[in-house]
Amino acid sequence: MAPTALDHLLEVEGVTVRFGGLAALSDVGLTIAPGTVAGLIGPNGAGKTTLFNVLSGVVRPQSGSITLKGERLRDHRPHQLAGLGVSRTFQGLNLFGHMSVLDNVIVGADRLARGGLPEMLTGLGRYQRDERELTARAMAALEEFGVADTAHALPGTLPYGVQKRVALARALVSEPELLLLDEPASGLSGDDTAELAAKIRGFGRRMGVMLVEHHMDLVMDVCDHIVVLNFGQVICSGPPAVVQADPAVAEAYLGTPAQEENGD
Ligand SMILES: Nc1ncnc2c1ncn2[C@@H]1O[C@H](COP(=O)(O)OP(=O)(O)OP(=O)(O)O)[C@@H](O)[C@H]1O
Repeated sequence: MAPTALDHLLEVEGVTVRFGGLAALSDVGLTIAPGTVAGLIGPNGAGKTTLFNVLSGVVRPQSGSITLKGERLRDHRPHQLAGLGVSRTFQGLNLFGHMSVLDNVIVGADRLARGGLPEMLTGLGRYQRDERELTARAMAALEEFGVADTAHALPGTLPYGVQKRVALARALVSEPELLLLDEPASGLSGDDTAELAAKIRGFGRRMGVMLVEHHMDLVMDVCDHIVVLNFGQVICSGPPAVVQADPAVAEAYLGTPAQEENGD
């Protein structure tokens, strides 16, 4: 039976983004099924960040569609992502430096709060219950990443690998259905990367994950499906073994003889 939109958590179709005369994305399509990890790879400038920004509502495509849980997203904004069940991490971590680790993670859990503005302003009723619940959830998320002992520290005082775990805890505490990971392995040691791989495989079973990453061993290890971009176009899409065996992918990374001849 042909798959329907609801078989896909996310469906991207025909997305094109131009910056002036440059086509950063040309007619790009991909799907992510629930409970799978999709990798988005490609050489520098291939369009990965642009696609990530389109999904996050930061960049508007000139054409194409994005469908989440069977509903087409129109003009969505970054602050609406959490409400849509989508969470993301940033290359630059984006932790709030003046807030404790715990408060940083509580910010990520905000969409689970049920009380409204009156409760929040008066500090009464549901708000207090929400706050207790959110604190407990945030602590559980920090524990999942083995960094609960840093809850009251300021992020900037912690080693980079610990800050990365805090950023992941913040992204996961809202129990997203779709998690967008932007180069989560950058700057991590080999041991930290191996630990990250195990974590991604674990939470990739509970949600859909899109992984933008240059660390090829990690991508091949954790992804169920990989989409390869080059000059804004999808040049290969399939399971890791198919992508690894595709000469077009190797050429994209190494540079084709034709490009080398033209690029002198
Ligand atoms: N805001 C912008 N204005 C103009 N050009 C842009 C803009 N953002 C990206 N580009 C261009 O679009 C193309 C795709 O860039 P993008 O950052 O999406 O690639 P990438 O695959 O994420 O690269 P990297 O791996 O180096 O981060 C590049 O040629 C880039 O210079």
